[in-house]
Formats: sequence, structure tokens, C-alpha cells
Amino acid sequence: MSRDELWDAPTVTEPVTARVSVPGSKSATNRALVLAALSEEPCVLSRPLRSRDTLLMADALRALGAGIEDGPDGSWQVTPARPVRGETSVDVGASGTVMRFVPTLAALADGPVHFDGDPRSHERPLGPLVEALRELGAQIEDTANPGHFPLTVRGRGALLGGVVEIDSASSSQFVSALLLSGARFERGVDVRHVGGRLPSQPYIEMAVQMVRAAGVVVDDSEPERWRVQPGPIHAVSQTIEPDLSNAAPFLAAALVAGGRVTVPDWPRHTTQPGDRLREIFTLMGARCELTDEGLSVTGDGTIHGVDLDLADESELTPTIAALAALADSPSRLRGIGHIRLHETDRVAALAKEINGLGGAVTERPDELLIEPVPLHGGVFESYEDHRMATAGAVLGLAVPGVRVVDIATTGKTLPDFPARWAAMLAGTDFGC
Ligand SMILES: O=C(O)C1=C[C@@H](OP(=O)(O)O)[C@@H](O)[C@H](O)C1
Ligand SMILES: C=C(OP(=O)(O)O)C(=O)O
Repeated sequence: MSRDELWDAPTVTEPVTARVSVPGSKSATNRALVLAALSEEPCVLSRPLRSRDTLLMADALRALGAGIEDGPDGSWQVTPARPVRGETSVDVGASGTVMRFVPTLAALADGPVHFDGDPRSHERPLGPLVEALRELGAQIEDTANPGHFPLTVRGRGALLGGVVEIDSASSSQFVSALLLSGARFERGVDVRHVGGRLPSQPYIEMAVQMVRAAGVVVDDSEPERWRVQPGPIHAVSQTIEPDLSNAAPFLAAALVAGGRVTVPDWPRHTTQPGDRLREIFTLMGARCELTDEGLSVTGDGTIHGVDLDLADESELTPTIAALAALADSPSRLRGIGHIRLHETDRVAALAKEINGLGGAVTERPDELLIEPVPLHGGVFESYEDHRMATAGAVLGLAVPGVRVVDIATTGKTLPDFPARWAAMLAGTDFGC
């Protein structure tokens, strides 16, 4: 479908019963790729996510000298970038992880690396990371658009590293970026967050755990300070967990339509913030059971309003907001100011688009107040934001005539969303 075509979101009249396999975690795939590119030996990543954000990451790392080959079973076989190569350019698209993780790695390259991406990449925050990298010894040219893309990292084959303070309130990915590459800096990195509230902290924990699994010593005993010792990174062959944030709209269907949706291979222990869906959907009135089969969410078509702080799981906001608009009582979603800096200003976009369907959503700097009222059909703009598009799909289950703009934008993190959605509604499993 072209960007201008409208996708008629299917409405349901019967309960949904489906098993929905969800592809690998974007965040784990892109961290594993970066660590593999910086490591000492080759490794195999099984069930990686193949979507726009991870394909951009793979292309970026190939440009910097890594080998990433398709295995026969859908795996990626990665050989490290030795050396990390410069004299190249990288397209970051609109991917936060590529935008933050790769320029940090490129500071180790043996020549200049030019970065550019979608128009949104020129706006999303990067300045604090650029400043931190400069303090750690990197040379970065960003005169065209200071603190943003496009920019050039003038790698000199090594980076001193050491102690640095960074304001990571606009994105946790600045800290994750420094943790992922830090062991390869001559002095490692000792990074302290200074500034406003640090969002999305489970993703920093994901970086810590994956870096440690690669044999690197990380001290995180002090709040908001991480010390990474210099040393080799050892590649870890691994199977990537399903993307729990991408599971959100599918599981939400069980609340809207009633019925039961199961996502197989839900991890028992995970750093992914999407695991909090079990608690959130329970508060909203569903039954959530984690068994050997996976996570099953059972609903009866009633949805309760919630008062939630979503700072740690803010990327779940679009799905929760869509459910809240269909609930039997008002909701308040707090701690979400920084999602104004995601693929689009999600606070403003959710208020505008739900209100465009007749909703009663009030936007505050850091929160959304959602009064459930009867909704009607209409065009739901997605702003090149995959999670806005899937929020439109969730609303469309209950509201006839919702037409989502640019449903293909879901390909940022989830291939074949319309076919997966249709398969779920038909009660069949699309597979990964
Ligand atoms: O590090 C990561 O993999 C991510 C961190 C979060 O970013 P922010 O801290 O910018 O919210 C999250 O929203 C994003 O989808 C993935
Ligand atoms: C904020 C998101 O992505 P990014 O990694 O581009 O920041 C997201 O996937 O919701």
C-alpha cells in the first residue's frame, strides 16, 4: 500500500480466539547486532527481528565493516568489524536505536562516517550524546544542524573514553549507546545521568544485562551511574525474545472484542518493559495467564479506565490510550512527556486523532487525560509512527469506519502487520 492509501481497520462483532506469534524484539536485536559487531568472534543470532529498524542497523554495521549474512533458518550470522571501518555513510531512517547506538560505535572507526536519515531524525534528540562523545574524545561535525543529524563522526581508530555526565531525560538510548560500546573505549566509560527524570529505564537494564553476558564488567551499584570496564566483548550466540511491545495491540484485541489471544514464547524473565502488559491489562479488566504455552489474555469486551505512570513503558502508550478511549471509566496516563520526541509527538498525536473520531482526550505536557465517549469513524493519521498506526487498528475493532493513513509504517518494527491482524481476526496463526 502506498503512504496515501487508507487502510480500513477491520471491526469485530464476535469474540477473538487466536494464537499470534510475534517476531523478535527490536531492542534486543539491535543491541545484539552492535555487540556482535564489536566483539572478538563471530556469532549467530536466531529469530532476529527483520523490520525497517533492524535492517537499517544491519546495513549500518555492514558499512562499518561487520559481516551480517542470512542463515538458512532466518538467523543472522555476524562477523565482527575488525577494524571498525570509516570512509562511509549510514542511513539512520527514523530509528532511535540506530540514531544513538551507531554514531557512538563510529567514534571507534578508522575514518569519517557520515550520518543522515528521515526528516524526523533531524528533530529527534541527540545533542547530549554528541556532547558526551566529544568529552570522551570524539570529533563530531554537526554544524549543519547542531546536536542533530546530518552529522559526521570523524573516527580515529580509537577513543579515549573515561568519565562523563549526560542528561538522558529525553531518551534512555543515550546511556544504552555508551554502555554498548564503552568496553571498547581505552578507559572504558563511567557515565552518570544528570538532569530530569530518566525514562525507559528497563531498556538501560537490557543493555547492562546484554553487555555483561558478553563478558564485560559493568558496575551499576549506584543509582543513575554505570561504570563499564575496558576489555574485550565476547559475542553471544542467542535466540532473540519476541517483541513484547509489538504484542500489545494483538493482546489488546482480546479486551476490545472479548475472547482470548495467546502470544507464544513469552519469556518468564525479561528486561523488556512490555512485560508490564500483564499488570496493565489485568488492571483494565482482562485475565492474564503466563503458562508454558505463552501469555494468554482473556477479555469479555469490558475495559476499565486506569491511572498509570508509564515513564518506564512509554512506548506502550498508544495501545493503552486506544483501549482507554473504549473503556467504561476515565484514564490518566502520566510520565509520558518524552514520547513527544518519539517517531512523532505521540502525546499530541493521540489527543488529536482520538478526538478526530469524536473522543474527549486532553493533552498535558507530561500526560493524557482520556474520557471515554462514543466514537465515530474517520481518518486516523499515523504520522509515520508504527505505534500510532496500530493504535488506529485497536480503535477500529470497536469503531466502524476507522481508516488508518499509511499502515505500511508499521514495518518500522513489525513486518506484515495487516496480514497478521487479519490472521488474528480469522483465528489463524500467521507465524513469525
Ligand atoms: O533502547 C531501546 O531499545 C529503546 C528505548 C526507549 O527509547 P526512549 O528512552 O527514547 O523512550 C523506547 O521507547 C524505544 O522504543 C526502544
Ligand atoms: C520509540 C520507539 O522507537 P525508537 O527506537 O525509534 O526510539 C518505539 O519503537 O516506540
